[in-house]
Amino acid sequence: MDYFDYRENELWAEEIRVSDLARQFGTPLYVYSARTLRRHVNVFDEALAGLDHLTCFSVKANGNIHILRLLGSMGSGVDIVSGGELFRAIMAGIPPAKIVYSGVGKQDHEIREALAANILMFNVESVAELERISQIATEMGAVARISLRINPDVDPKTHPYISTGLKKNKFGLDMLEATGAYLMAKKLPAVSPIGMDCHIGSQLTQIDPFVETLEKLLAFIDRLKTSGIDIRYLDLGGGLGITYDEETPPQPADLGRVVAEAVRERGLTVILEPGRAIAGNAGILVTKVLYTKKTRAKNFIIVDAAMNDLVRPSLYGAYHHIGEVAPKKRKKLKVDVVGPICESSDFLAQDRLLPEVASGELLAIFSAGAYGFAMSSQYNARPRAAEVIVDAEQITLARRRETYGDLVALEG
Ligand SMILES: Cc1ncc(COP(=O)(O)O)c(C=O)c1O
Ligand SMILES: N[C@@H](CCCC[NH3+])C(=O)O
Repeated sequence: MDYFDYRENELWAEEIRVSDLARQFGTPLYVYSARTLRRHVNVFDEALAGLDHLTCFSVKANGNIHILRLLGSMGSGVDIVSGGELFRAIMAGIPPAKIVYSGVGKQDHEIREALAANILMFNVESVAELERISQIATEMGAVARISLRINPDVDPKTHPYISTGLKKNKFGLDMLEATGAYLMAKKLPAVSPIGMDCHIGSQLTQIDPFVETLEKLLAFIDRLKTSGIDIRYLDLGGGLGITYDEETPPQPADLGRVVAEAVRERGLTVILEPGRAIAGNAGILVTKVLYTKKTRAKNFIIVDAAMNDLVRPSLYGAYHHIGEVAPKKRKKLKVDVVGPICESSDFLAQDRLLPEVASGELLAIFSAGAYGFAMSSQYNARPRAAEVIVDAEQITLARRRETYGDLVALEG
């Protein structure tokens, strides 16, 4: 559910015409809907109502500080994976007591920064990392609250590049290793093992992998209790999918129902780390048609957005719905929508049935609010797009368009 819709034969972002935004800010342009973001946060809160819970938005999905501020103002915490994301979160006013820190390669300075900020906890991904955190916390006279990230070896049934909970993946510890690590952590004076964490993958469209994971984790929590380890936080990570095309992913409420009883019985606080489910359908990428081109083999629509702006189609073969900003009745053609970058993988859609658009027209690429701008680059010396947030009739320029000067600013 989002607040981009067609009225008066035009695409609107809440109360603003998308064509007006393109005129004012140029293209390519990321447009986010504040009302959609708020709605998604509320859906998670409602799904976990009655349970002790914390929603920690995954900053990697969309780290714009205006967006983090909006989510923070609703009580959300964040899941971070780097010192840079910690910096963004703190800048956006997220309370450190609502920050959890995941990732397999935390560096010493990042661990120090997180301890100095006194974040809620580290999601520890290896024994070596546990030892490092313990050592740094000892040096700093601090106590690090930790969860161990469990790799439950569950197939999330998603794209292989974004599955994280299989034993061949680099993430987390298996339960045997984790048992030893919990016992070790219990003895370390500068470490307090209070949680269990997992994140099995992204864009999950079925509930079963969550259920299977939850069952494994709960049984593990119960076993640890007999060894004197009292787990108080259960972090189930992110991963709920969204509808890009025709997927019907489980809703936060489905997840809520699955966890409620077990969590209440054990007095656990549930943490979720959604990224895509909050931001994905809250953003579109607006692009202008530069040229149309017919070859003997294919029809191309060449637009001013490219794989440097939205890499998901090139990287994962991901589907993003594309629609006209001002639809007109006309013949449809099977086309590839491509950008100006000199790579054949620079496409936003392939073999897509779209109206025969003309140069100068605007297209909207939907479901681009998560892993869109966040994964953008300056490849081919293309300044990054601007980002705007629409909140009813109000427009905020959340990031100005980069300039040619920005391209070389760090090169002395
Ligand atoms: C540790 C962790 N938490 C949360 C997320 C957010 O995932 P999603 O955007 O699928 O909800 C990710 C990314 O997949 C992740 O790696
Ligand atoms: N970047 C991925 C999701 C990976 C999530 C990170 N663990 C995507 O666009 O779908």
